[in-house]
Order: sequence, then C-alpha cells, then structure tokens
Amino acid sequence: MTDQHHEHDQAEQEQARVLHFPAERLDHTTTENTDQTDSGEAADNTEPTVVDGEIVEPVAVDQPEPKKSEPGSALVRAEKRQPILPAWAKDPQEFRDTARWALGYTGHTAAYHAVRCPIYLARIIARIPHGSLRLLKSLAAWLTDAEGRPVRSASARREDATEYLKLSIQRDHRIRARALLAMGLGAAGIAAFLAGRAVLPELVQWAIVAGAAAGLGWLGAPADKPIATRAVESTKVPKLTSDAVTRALSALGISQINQALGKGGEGIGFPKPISRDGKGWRADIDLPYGVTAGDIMDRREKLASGLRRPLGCVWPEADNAEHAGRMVLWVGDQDMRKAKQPAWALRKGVQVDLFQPQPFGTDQRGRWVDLRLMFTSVAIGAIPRMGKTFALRELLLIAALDPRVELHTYDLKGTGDLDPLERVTHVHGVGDEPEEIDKAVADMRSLRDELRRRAKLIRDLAKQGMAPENKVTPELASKKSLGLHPIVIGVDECQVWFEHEDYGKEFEAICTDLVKRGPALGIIIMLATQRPDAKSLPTGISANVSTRFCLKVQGQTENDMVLGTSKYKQGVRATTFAWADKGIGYLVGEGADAQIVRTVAGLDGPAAEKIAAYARALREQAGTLSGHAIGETLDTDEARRRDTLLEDILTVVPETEKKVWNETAVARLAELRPEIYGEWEADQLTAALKPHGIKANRQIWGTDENGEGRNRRGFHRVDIVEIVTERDRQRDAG
Ligand SMILES: Nc1ncnc2c1ncn2[C@@H]1O[C@H](COP(=O)(O)OP(=O)(O)OP(=O)(O)O)[C@@H](O)[C@H]1O
Repeated sequence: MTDQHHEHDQAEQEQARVLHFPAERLDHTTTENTDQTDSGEAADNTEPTVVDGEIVEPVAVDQPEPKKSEPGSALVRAEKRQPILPAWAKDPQEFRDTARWALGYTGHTAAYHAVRCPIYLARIIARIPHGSLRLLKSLAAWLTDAEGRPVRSASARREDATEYLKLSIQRDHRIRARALLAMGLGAAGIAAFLAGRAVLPELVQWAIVAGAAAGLGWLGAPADKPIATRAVESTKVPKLTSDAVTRALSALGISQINQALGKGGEGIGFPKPISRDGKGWRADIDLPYGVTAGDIMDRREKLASGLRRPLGCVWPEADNAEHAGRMVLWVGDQDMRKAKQPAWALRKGVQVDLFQPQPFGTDQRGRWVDLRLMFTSVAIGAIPRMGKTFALRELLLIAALDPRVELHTYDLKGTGDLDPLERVTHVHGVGDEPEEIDKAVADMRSLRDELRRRAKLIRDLAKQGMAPENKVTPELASKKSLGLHPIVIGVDECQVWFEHEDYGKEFEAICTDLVKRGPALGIIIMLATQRPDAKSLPTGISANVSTRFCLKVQGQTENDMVLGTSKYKQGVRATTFAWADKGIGYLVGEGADAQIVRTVAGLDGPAAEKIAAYARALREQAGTLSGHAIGETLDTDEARRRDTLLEDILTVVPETEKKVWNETAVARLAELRPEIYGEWEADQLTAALKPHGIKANRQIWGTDENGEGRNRRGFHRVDIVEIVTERDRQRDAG
C-alpha cells in the first residue's frame, strides 16, 4: 500500500512542472522573501522577469530522496503473505472447537438420516413408477430426436421446403444412429445383466438393484420435495457489506458523515476489504474528516439499528495504531451476550499456578482472554448490577485454586457474595459494622508489616542471588520457610473503607502502598467499586493499579478513573455498554491494549461453591488451610499490639535513658508483654525498627552484667520519640 503511494507520488512529481505566474503575485512573494533575508540574492528576485508561464524544475521540499536501487533489494518486497494455515488451525483452542463442531455436525446429520431411513425407503418405492416413466419418456424423446421437432415444425409452417428437407434428412440420420446405439447398449446391458447374475455375489446384485431403484426413485421425486429432508437448517447471518455499513453510518445523524456522503462528498473509506474475522465480520473504516471512532462508539445502539443487527453483535472500536478517524467495526454472527461461551477450563476445578496466565473471560470472537494475576493489582469498576462482584469473585476463585495463595476477602456490601470463598480464605470480612472495620484495620496493618518484612527479605535474597529481579519468584513462593507465598486481597465495595471517618486515610495509605509495592512482593490487592470517583478509588490507587476491568459506567470521569487517564479520549469507552451487557467490560491488562471481555457466565453462588470446595481439597492436601477457613478468627488485639511496638519501647525505656542496647530493650519488652515479645532476639528488634526508619544497629556504650563498659548494638530513645510524635500528629491531622 505504502509502496504504491510512494510510486504514485514519484510519478506525479516527475510529471509536475512549476509555472511562475506574472508580476503582481511574484512581487508580493518576493517582497516577503526580501523581508526575511538580507542577502543580495533576494534583491535580484525583486525584478519580476517572467511574464509568460515558464517551465522550471520542481524543488522537492518534503519528498524523500529517490531511493537508489540496492543489489538484491528488488527481491525483498513489502508484500503481505497470507498465512499458510488458517487461524483456526493454529490456535489449539480454536482447532479443538472446530474439530468438535465438525464431529458434532457429522454425528448429528448421520443420526438424523439413520432415524428417517424407513421413510426415505417408502418414498423411494412410491416414486419408482414415476421415475421409470420419466426415464422412458426421456429415452423415447432422445431416440426420436424430440428436441429438433419445434424447428422442423417451424420450417413446415413457413413452407420452406429446402430447409425442411435438410432437417428431415438430419433427423433420419440421427434416429438411425441413436437406434443402433440404443440396441448396442441394450444388448450390452442384457449381457452384463446375465453375466452379473451368473458371476456377481448375491449381495452385490442386490446392491445394484437397490442402487437402480434409488436412482429411479430419485428421478421420480418432484423438485420441491426431495427424498431426504435437511438435518441442519443453516441460519445464515447476512454478510456485512460496505453498502450496509455506509447506510448505517449515514443514519447516525452526524453532519460530517452526511456531508461526506452527499453530492460531491469524499464518501467513507474502506482501506481493507471487509472480511471474516473469527465468528463475525470485520470492517476497517476511514471515517470522514473530523469524525472520530469515539463519535460512532457513542452511538453504538443507533449503529446496530442501522445495520439491522442485535446490539450485542455490533462492536465499533478505535484503531489506535492508525489515525483518530480509523475505526474497526466488528459485527459478530451472534449476540455476545447470548453466544454460548466455550467451556471455562477451571469450572470443574484444577490446580493453577498464579504465576501463569489464567483464562479470565472471552472476547467478542469467543476466544479466551488470559490474565496473569501475579505481579499485578486490580481495579474493577461499574455501575451497580453489571457484574462487578461476579468478576471479583471469579478472580478470587482463580487465586484460590493455587493452594499457596493466602486469601483475604472483604465483602463490604455485606450480602454474602464472597461467602463461597469462606472455606478457603484466611481472613473474611462481611459488612461495614464497626467490629468488622476494626478487624479489617488490624488485618491491613499486619499486611503492611508483612509488606515491609517481605521487602527486606527480598533485598537480602537478591544479595544472595536468589531474587534476580528483586521480586518473588515461583521457587521462592513455594518455599514455606520464607513465607513469600502469594497473598491475594479482594475488597468488594472498597469505597466503604476509603470513606470511613476514622480509618479512611489509613486504609488509603496502606492500600496505596500495597498497590505500588505489593505486586513485586507477591501481595495482590483487588479493589471493586460501584462508584468510581476520586473518593471511592483514591487517585494514588487508581493511578497505580496495573490491571483494570471496567464494566458499564455512566461518564468519562468514571471511565478514566478505572481504565486510566485519557482512555475515554482514546476511544476506550465503557460508557458504550448497554444495560444488558452484563459481565462485559473493557480489560486493560499489563501493558496490553484494552479489549472487550465477557467474564465467565453462569459463575453464580453454587458454581463458585463447587470450585471453592475443590480449592479447599487442594489446600488440605498441601497443608495450607489457615485462619478463617479452619475456624480461627483474626486476633485483632494481637495485631494491634504488634503495631504498638514503638509505644511499648517508650514504656520500657525511661526518658532518662537516652541510649539503650537492643538486648536490654528486648528483655524489658518480654517482661512487659511476654505473649508478643517473649521469643524475640536482639536482631529481631533491629529488623522490626528498620521499617520505621529507626537505626537500631548503632554502637552504644554501656555497662554489661559484669559491670564492664563495652560497645553493643542499640538505639537512641529520641529517634523513637520523633517517629511516634510525627505519627500522632499525622493521625490527628488525618
Ligand atoms: N459474564 C456474565 N454473563 C452473564 N451475566 C452475568 C455475567 N456476570 C454477571 N452477570 C449477571 O449480572 C448480574 C449482576 O452481577 P453482580 O451481582 O456481580 O453485579 P454488581 O455489579 O456486583 O452489582 P452490585 O453493585 O449490586 O453488587 C448477576 O445477576 C449476574 O447473573
């Protein structure tokens, strides 16, 4: 295409000649030139010497230098090669589907006709006489040269004796030859019959008789009543044509389109032929100047009406690889909402590896779209009742099928949508009652501590060469001793947390941290909200999540909040979905282009229960059931206490003691709260204080138990005081 253009441009350039036109015009331009340049050349130009048109060489200002031909380059052409194998034969899933369809089709057809065999037999027998009569009639007509009769009669009517004589002689010759041929064939037939009777086995003889009878029966059947009826009625979908597309576009009420289609307009461009793409038609369309793909997407319903197709079949999309006026229109054979989804590989339960992509939903063409949950964080947004909870639950079920995963599930709406996961989850929260919020705060705080622990551990492991990319690897996640297993947190209606009067800011801070740093450390947070605005999905979170799924939303702000800045402008508009497009949304995965995906259909409560039961069995086998799943409730007091380390230190280290050894502090802490600090070593305190930015490995001069002065590791009390004061100040301000 590009080459063709280029050649065309070159040809035009070669033919082009610049004609200089007379004085006044030249005067003007040259004056401008003189203004701009001080050279003497400009002064020369002020003399308009050309009066008549003169041919001068064109000066190419923005054309590329004509390419010198390089040896061998003629062989390397920019042609587009057609794939050797069709797409369905290359994709294993599509191949399986096609093979399954072909087998099913053949089996159905065979069974359908087998059942009707007796009827077909009766019909054949009934039609044999009529068939025989037809055969004899045709034979007689052939023998008597019936086809020449009308011509002969016409010449007789015209009394054209010469012509009639010529035709009669020809007829006599023909009849004689045909009679001889018929006799010969008849004799050969009788001989073959007698020989066949003598030589052929009886079965073959019967087969020949049956074949002859079937032939006569078939001959005797009227054209509108064939012997065998159709086993499959093909419901043919109308072919998408450029005329149909143009008509539909012209019905959208967009003035630029109507102008372009009006008299003298440049029309609508189809840069590629409309072709089959999966189970539908694909049209690449160059819209008239000034019209964008987004303008059409906003009128999807009208477009569907113009195409006379169900709304769920019509999917206009922007082609961002081209210009803003290029649209890809995909018109499916079947309504995406009603089309039978191919079987979900995880429906019956299989062990999954969260590090590998797993099937999340199907695209318009009915192909599975995979999603890798590891190293990601997810935001799901939609107006109510569009399938947001179903999508979140599906993702949590996928996570549950990896027995290493520790689940934290929060159903803040409180209707029990995530209850099927109860049997596998580590922490389960339902509703927004104060005690539930307390539990969630404690859990999130402990997850933040876990995040910090992991960060340090990964740093250490990276130094030892065990975490080459400074993130959790499948090997590290599988080592129980390291505690680096994936942690997946799912929060439905997350706005309840972020809008909480007391803890909103803290939830936001922790979740933002988890969204930013969690993925590399194996902590995956998934947040779903029905009100995607800056309050319910804070910008720190919405800007940093890496996987986004947006079902129907009402406006541009919500759209961009979930899918990312400028997505609406780029033509990725979840506003175009209709009310009936349940479970259908735009998915923006890691670094991938946005695509329309329908989540797994029919994954309701009972279906989710079954998968969760399988996931539990996997966990029982792997010995990874913990927390809520085995009846343990989160000890909120304990979790809170862990967060009071700094305060505890200030309690055990009096103001008068400016510096203290770690071992002294740990011994006193163990006395204060043996249930928490009883087992602590001095090094553990160093590690626990590090995330707070407190250096607990300073050399501190002190006196040991024998009364001898020596240097040991410790910290300055004032460092702790500073952090606690700052934290209290922030909490008060928040
Ligand atoms: N992939 C799908 N295919 C067909 N229907 C679906 C699909 N996903 C969800 N649904 C249907 O959408 C309806 C709403 O789903 P869901 O409860 O998840 O919505 P929601 O957005 O979470 O609503 P709410 O905001 O009230 O919680 C359900 O009745 C469900 O059957």
